[in-house]
Amino acid sequence: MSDPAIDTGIYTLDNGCPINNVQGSLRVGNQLAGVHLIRDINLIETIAHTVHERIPERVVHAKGHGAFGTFEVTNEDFDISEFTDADFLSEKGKTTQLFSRFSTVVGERGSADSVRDTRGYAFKLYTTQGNLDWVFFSTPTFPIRDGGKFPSFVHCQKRHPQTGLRDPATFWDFMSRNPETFHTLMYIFSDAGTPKSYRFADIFSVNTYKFTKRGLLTVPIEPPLPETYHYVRLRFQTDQGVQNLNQTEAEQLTGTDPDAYSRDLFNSISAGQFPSWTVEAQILAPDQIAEYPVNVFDPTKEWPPALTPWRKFGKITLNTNPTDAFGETEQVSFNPANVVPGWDVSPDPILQTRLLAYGTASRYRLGINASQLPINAASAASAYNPTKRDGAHYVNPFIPAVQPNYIPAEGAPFRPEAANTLAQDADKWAGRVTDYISQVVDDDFTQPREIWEGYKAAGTDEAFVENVATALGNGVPEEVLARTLDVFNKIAEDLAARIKKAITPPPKDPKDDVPELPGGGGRFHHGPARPNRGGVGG
Ligand code: HEM
Repeated sequence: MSDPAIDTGIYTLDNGCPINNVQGSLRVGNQLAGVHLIRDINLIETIAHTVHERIPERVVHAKGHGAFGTFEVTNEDFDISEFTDADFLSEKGKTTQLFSRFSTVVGERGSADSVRDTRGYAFKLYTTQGNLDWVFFSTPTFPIRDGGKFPSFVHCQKRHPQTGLRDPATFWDFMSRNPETFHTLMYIFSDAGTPKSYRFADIFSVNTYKFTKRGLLTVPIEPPLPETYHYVRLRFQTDQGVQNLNQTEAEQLTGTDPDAYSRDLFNSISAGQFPSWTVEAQILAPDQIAEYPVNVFDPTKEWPPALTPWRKFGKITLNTNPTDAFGETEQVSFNPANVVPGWDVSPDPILQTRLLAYGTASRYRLGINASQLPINAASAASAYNPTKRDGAHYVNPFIPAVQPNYIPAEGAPFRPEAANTLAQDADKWAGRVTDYISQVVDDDFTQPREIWEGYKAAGTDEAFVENVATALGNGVPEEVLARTLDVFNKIAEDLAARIKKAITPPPKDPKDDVPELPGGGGRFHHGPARPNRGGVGG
C-alpha cells in the first residue's frame, strides 16, 4: 500500500488525534457488565457517523450505477460545429471527459436492475465552458407532455399510500386515463423494457434541445452577428448491439442477481471491454417545424427518421469504474439546466418542467453547495460567481479566495460581453397566459400503431402481447382493465383482441382452488403476482 495513513495502521478521531483501540469502548470496569462513559469520543463519533450515513435517495432513478469515460467528436456524417458554438464540439477528434450514471426509474435504491422499466442514462461532460448534462432515457419518447401530470405519473407507479405496496391497478388506472402514455408503453412492454444489461440498449434525448451558433465574442461587435439556431434530438446507438431479455429471463435475473446490470457494467470495464455508443443527431431548422407532421416539442412523439434522418457525429466510451460509489455515483447530481454556450433548451414542456425539478432535487438531496462536490464541480476556470457564498458544506472555490460578494465591485471585474449563452435572439416570446393542458387526439395513436405493425413484421408481437397480458392479469380491477383495452383498441383492434384473449381465464377446474393471498393472487392463468414490476420513467 502506498498511502502513508494506511501504511502506519494508525486510526484517528475526526480531528486527527491517534487512538489505540478503535473498536474498544471506555467502560467502568474492564468487563462486559460495565457501563459506558460519555467521554468515549471515539465510540460516540463512529456510531454517530454510521447512523448519519444515509442521505435521501433520489425520488426517481434511486437505483443506479456509475462509470467514467469520454465523448469524442467523430463527425462521421456531418460537421456538428456548423450548428453550434459549443467548444467541445468544435473539431473532429476533440475529446471530453465525462461521468455517467445509469439507472432504473421507479424502484427504490435497493431494487432490482432487471425489472420492466425505462432506463435512465445520465452523462456529465466536463467541458472547458462548463459542465453539460445529458439526462436521457432508453426509450425515444416520454409518456406525458404536461409537466403538471408528473407527480401523479410517478405516484401511480410507486407504493400505494395505504398499503405501502406497489399496485398494478394504480399503474393501469393512470395510464388508461392518460392515453398519450401508450406510445412509450409500446416500447416498455416490448422486451426492450428488460434489456440484457445497461450496455445493450440505445439511448435517446427524448426532449428537443436547441443548438445555437453565433461565434463566441470576446469583444462586443455592433451590430451583433445574426444567431442561427436549430432544434435537435439525440440518439446514442449501442455498439454492443441491442439485446433484450424475455420476461421469464428477466424475472429469473431479478431473483438471482438484483444488481446484475450494475455488476455487468463494472465487470466489463474491469476486463477492458469498454462499452461504447455512437452518437447521432436529428436536426431541424426553425422554418421546418410549422409544416412538420408532429409537434417537434411534444416528447410523446418521435421525429420520423424518414423525414429527419439520424446523422452520426460522436462516440461515447466508458473506460473507468468509479472509485467511490457514494462519493461519485450517489453524490453526482445531473440537471438538464446545466447547459453550455451553443447548447440550449427548447420550449418542450417536459424539458421546461425538468429545468425546475433537478435543481431543487439536488438542493434537497445534497445541499445548496452540491455543485462544489468534486464529482459535480466545474473547472475553476469555468465556474465563477462570488455572490453565491456560504451555505452548508461550503468550500470557498474562488481564486483568489478573498473577493467581494457583490457586483459590480472594486477588484471583481464583470464583463457581460464575454459570454453569449443566455442572450438568445431565437427566443422572443409574448402572449397571453393560458392555463393549458394537452388533449389526446386520434393522431396520438398513429405512432403506437406503427410500432405495433413493426412488431408484427419483426415477429416480436407475441412477446409484447404476453408482457402486457401478464401485467394486466395481475389484480387490475375490471373497470381499469376495460379502459386499458379500450386504449389498445384505438391503437389497433387486433392488438386489443389479442391482449384480451391472453388474459381471459381458462375454464375453472375445482381442483385448482387454493386460498387467495391478499393482494397477491393473479386473477388469470398467469398465476400469482409477479415481482418484475417496473415503471415507465421520470
Ligand atoms: C416533468 C418531467 C420530469 C421530471 C419532473 C423529472 C424529475 C426528476 C427528478 C426529481 C430526478 C431526481 C434527481 C436527483 O435527485 O438528483 C430525476 C432523475 C432523472 N431523470 Fe427525470 N424527470 C422528468 C422527466 C425525465 C425525462 C424526460 C428524462 C429523460 C429524457 C429523465 C431522465 C432522468 C434521469 C436519467 C434521471 C437520473 C439522473 C441520475 O442518475 O442522477 N427525466 N428526474
